[in-house]
Amino acid sequence: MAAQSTLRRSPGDRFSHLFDHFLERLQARLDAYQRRNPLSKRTAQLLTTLALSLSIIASSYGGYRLYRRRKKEQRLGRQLLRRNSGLLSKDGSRTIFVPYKDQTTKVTIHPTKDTTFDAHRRLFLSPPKQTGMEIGVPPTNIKPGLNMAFIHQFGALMNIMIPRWRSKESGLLLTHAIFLLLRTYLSLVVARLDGEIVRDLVAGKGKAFLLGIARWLSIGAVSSYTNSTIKFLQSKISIAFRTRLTRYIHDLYLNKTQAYYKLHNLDGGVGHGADQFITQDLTLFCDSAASLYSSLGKPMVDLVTFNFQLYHSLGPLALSGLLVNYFATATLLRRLSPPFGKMKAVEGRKEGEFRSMHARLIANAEEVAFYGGGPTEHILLDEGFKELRKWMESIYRIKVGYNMLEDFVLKYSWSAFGYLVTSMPVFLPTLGSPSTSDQRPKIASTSATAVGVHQETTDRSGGRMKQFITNKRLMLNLADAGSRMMYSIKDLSELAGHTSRVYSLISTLHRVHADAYLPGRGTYSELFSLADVQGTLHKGFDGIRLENVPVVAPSLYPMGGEELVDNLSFVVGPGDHLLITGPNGAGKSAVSRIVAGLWPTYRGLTSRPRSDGQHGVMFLPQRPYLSPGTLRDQVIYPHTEVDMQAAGRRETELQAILEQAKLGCIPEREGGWDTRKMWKDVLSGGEKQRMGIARLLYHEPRYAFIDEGTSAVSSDVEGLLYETAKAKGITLITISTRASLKRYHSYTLTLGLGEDANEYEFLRVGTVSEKSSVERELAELRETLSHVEDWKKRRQEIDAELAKVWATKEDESGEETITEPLEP
Ligand SMILES: Nc1ncnc2c1ncn2[C@@H]1O[C@H](COP(=O)(O)OP(=O)(O)OP(=O)(O)O)[C@@H](O)[C@H]1O
Repeated sequence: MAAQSTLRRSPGDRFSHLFDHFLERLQARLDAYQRRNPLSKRTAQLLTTLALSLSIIASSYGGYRLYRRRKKEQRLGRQLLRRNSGLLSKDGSRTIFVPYKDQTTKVTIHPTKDTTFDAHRRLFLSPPKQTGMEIGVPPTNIKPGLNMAFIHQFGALMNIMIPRWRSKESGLLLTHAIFLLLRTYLSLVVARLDGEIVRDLVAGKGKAFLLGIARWLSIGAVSSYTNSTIKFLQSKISIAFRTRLTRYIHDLYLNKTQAYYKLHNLDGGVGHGADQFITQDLTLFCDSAASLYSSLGKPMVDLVTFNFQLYHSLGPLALSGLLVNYFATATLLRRLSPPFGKMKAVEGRKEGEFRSMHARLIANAEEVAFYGGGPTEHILLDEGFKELRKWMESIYRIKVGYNMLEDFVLKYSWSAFGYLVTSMPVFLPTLGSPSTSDQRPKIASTSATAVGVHQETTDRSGGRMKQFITNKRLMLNLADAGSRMMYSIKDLSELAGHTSRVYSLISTLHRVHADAYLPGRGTYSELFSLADVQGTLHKGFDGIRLENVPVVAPSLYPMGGEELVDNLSFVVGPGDHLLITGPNGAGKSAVSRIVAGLWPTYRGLTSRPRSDGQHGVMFLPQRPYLSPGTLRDQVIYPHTEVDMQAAGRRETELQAILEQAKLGCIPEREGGWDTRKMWKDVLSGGEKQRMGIARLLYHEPRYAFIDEGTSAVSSDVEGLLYETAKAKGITLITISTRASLKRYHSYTLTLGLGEDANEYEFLRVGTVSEKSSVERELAELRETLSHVEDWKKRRQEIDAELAKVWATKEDESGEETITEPLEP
């Protein structure tokens, strides 16, 4: 006993001891209480019944409340879903309801904080030197592959996918890892059991054999559950990663910096389509990141475990052989492996280009149909697909050779090697493991009688059989794990390709978000490129003011833009309605783009109100935009119903606004405010423009830019719309080539003047200078018209000259045709 008491307790023993100790103390206390205050059996029964009843009532009430809350939520969800709306919390998070089966499910979306973007910017815009990537994006100088750049890029994305150790994703990864370990353990058990079953079969032990089969089946059930759970968890991880990344990208793409416009029109870092990046590339990246976790993690665990097991049964020599084999094969395959990462990245780009061609056709289907442009579009699409097909075929050709080598090395040469290694204890027992060599003397010393000798021989061959089968299965598992590791090299390269695409998108978005355009080391920025923005956009001015701002049509970074108007200056205060006019392409709409902040203020100062919409400035673009959603959404755009309710606006107001915009019949015609249609196709050209005016009347901004906003509206209605908008106190800045609109404005800004068409004139309507400018224009026109008679005369002369040179005759069909010129 004394010897026992000196033994160290294991942690498990200590816990059970502690548990017993506390249980004993509790029991003693209860006994003491019972002795002091003896309860009658009846009272005890009563108390128990009371406690039970109370717990039943409490849980029923709790359940009832939960049920009611769920019902209420379902009702609200259905209502909000129908109205294309959601709930807005004080912390900026939005709760939306999405259809799920026959019901709705609640989703709360928390916006990414600005501090998170600030913290991540370094990762995406200033990669460490060791990666070889240049400061600035996208990392075009590095080929996607297994290199330092890949490690950095993947790490940066992991920061978004697993933001905290205690996040849901960490839990999923941990659970997945536990199941992977369980699967490895089960493989070991199966390997041993396999050996035992064959041994019992060979030895003719029927009972043991049947017992082995029963154990085999029960382990099979657990293994099947484990395998399907692993697959399920892998998909869950992939979706969880995708959700995090998609929300992050959406928060960068669709925020106040208008990255969705600048990405394609100014930056161009990701070509012309972010859609392909956000949809397909992101999905492929998440799928391969999640599958790599299991396809790399599991074989790694397997390799360590099985190698350890084999070391015990086969000895150090065999294990060294195995390791040398892995190393040699990995080096060979790595050397001969084609650049899968780069190939995947190019494939993604080509897929994106082909997809955007189709998207363009869908967006412009009506225009193409009117022109009868189907055959031309057909050729273009076929050409786009041909490029993609060629690339895919070249990838498949490259892959064939590599797959042959990979298959032979990993499947056949490895199994042959495995057979050799597992046969070692049989043919070379002296080189076997200590466990196998230990058995031999024992066996030899016990061989006394003939029966005994026979028994020993059977035992020995049974033992060998079991050992061989177990080792063989271990070897097969090992070969499987090893080959999966090797296949993972290819998966890893492909993951590098997807990683590079997603990283490029996010880093370009960060560049747009932070306006981080710097000239490269030792280079100067081009004139009027994004790295040459020296002007200021000032928000918070009651009016629109441009001071010496050159109007520049930008080019994609790092190229410089083209100057359209030299240093433009004008001021528009409250009530100073301005008409911007001039020839096509003079830069009229460009002025509104500069004020909206879409195009940079390269020099000088642009001042405008702080906010968009009410109390601020609103822009009605040249091409009317109709959003997907209800009829209500069309009038209140860019507000949603949540914003409308928050602003205290009512549907009756909307009806009055539509009346003012001469669209009063629309709600009745289209079936009410909650009707959802493809409004782009349902409304006529003029109706779309009137819808724009209705939006203006709904938002009642202080200033409004209307870019050719009434060109398809009849002039009497146009006048009415202008007067209504002005009566609401909206200061209008109209962009139009129609001089008739001058009567609704107090100032005109004429662009495209001068020899180089880069001069302008800003005049007050009705002043002497404005009149003289109109008269000047008239004089110019009269001057031009005075030449008409001369031009007519000249034309007659040319016709007469031509008649002398060309002879004409009537052909058989009676049509006039030109034959050959007459000899002089
Ligand atoms: N996104 C863009 N990126 C680069 N250049 C552009 C872009 N949009 C327009 N431009 C160029 O800027 C110039 C001025 O365009 P803008 O739309 O301001 O002309 P406009 O005076 O409004 O013409 P219109 O009367 O035809 O509407 C044009 O030469 C055009 O090619």
